[in-house]
Amino acid sequence: MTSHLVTGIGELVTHDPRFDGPLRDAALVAQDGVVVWVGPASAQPAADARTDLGGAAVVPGFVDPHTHLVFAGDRAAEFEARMAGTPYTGGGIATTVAATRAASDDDLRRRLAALVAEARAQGTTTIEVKSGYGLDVGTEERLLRLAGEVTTETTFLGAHVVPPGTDRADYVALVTGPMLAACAPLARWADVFCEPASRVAFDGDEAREILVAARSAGLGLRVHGNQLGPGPGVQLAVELGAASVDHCTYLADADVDALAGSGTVATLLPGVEFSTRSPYPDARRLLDAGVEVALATDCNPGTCFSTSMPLMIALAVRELRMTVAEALRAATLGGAHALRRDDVGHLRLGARADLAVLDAPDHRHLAYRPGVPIARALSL
Ligand SMILES: N=CN[C@@H](CCC(=O)O)C(=O)O
Ligand SMILES: [Zn+2]
Repeated sequence: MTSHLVTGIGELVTHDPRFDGPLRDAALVAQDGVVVWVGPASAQPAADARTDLGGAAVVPGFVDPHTHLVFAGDRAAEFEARMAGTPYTGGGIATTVAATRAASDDDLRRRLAALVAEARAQGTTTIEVKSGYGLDVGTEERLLRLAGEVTTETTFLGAHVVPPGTDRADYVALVTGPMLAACAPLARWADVFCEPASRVAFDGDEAREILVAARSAGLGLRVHGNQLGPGPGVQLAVELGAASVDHCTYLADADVDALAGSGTVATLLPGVEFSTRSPYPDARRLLDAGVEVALATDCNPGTCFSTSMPLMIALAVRELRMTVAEALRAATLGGAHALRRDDVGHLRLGARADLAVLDAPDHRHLAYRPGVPIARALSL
């Protein structure tokens, strides 16, 4: 049993209802990686080891509940064309699928490790990773094995798009049959890109069939919904008890009503709208209706090639009109709830001692200093 005292914390955000907001001049003690004491530095107990942060702010390590980190290839040319006016349709996913199928395990592992390290260097301590750039049984299985080397939050996204040249019904049968059977043991979650407006993704009936099959195989559910236009994704996610529906850019009043009071988190991905120059989701409408909101990077080579949760916080404040406190909560506790985790996203007693240390006097600097690398992860 090793105890570790972290002291010299100028501001400490815990999300602990015992405290009335952030603590000033605080300390924290972890025992074997779990928070066992939090309070004023003036009352700090002795411990086996000690780290003095010299007045830095500390917030819970960021929880990024939506990434597509296992891939090969590069779509900078597609990005450049989009900035010149070509809209995003999802068609570029096939480019990444071809590069990913051709890549070796070692190449994919090296790229994945570099992206995870990049995320940690910006304060992320829990990360979800999806498959979805294989779209055949062997490659989807391979991507989930690799994802499982870096996180327990692995998501089977065989239903990302229908591969070009494949019959839709045949592909849904493959995803719900042999692909699900091979991938379910390697995944905690299943996800579907439900977007009838995109000819390459799945409509409501197809998405329902895939999600029901995945649930029967023991997987928790997540949905990419309402990204490119209105659609059935949000209603389906709520009806099937999905942990999260992600994007939520085009919502009807009935979608917001369905989310409010449901167990489904609305995960917003403002880096996608930034990088695709698209309209942002209406976060205020969701928050004001009482919907639980999370923020994620959606890091992927097509719509947002960023691992930076601080950037998502800055965009949420500047573009989605969330308060800094709302954005920080969505990037920590919201993400934890989107992954149905109660051990991360906060620093209450019993939490994992996963911290984001900020080279700043307080958490507002996450939004106040966009693009400046002030956050880093510290796991005790
Ligand atoms: N929308 C679907 N999937 C990704 C994009 C994947 C890609 O374009 O490569 C997303 O979440 O934005
Ligand atoms: Zn995504």
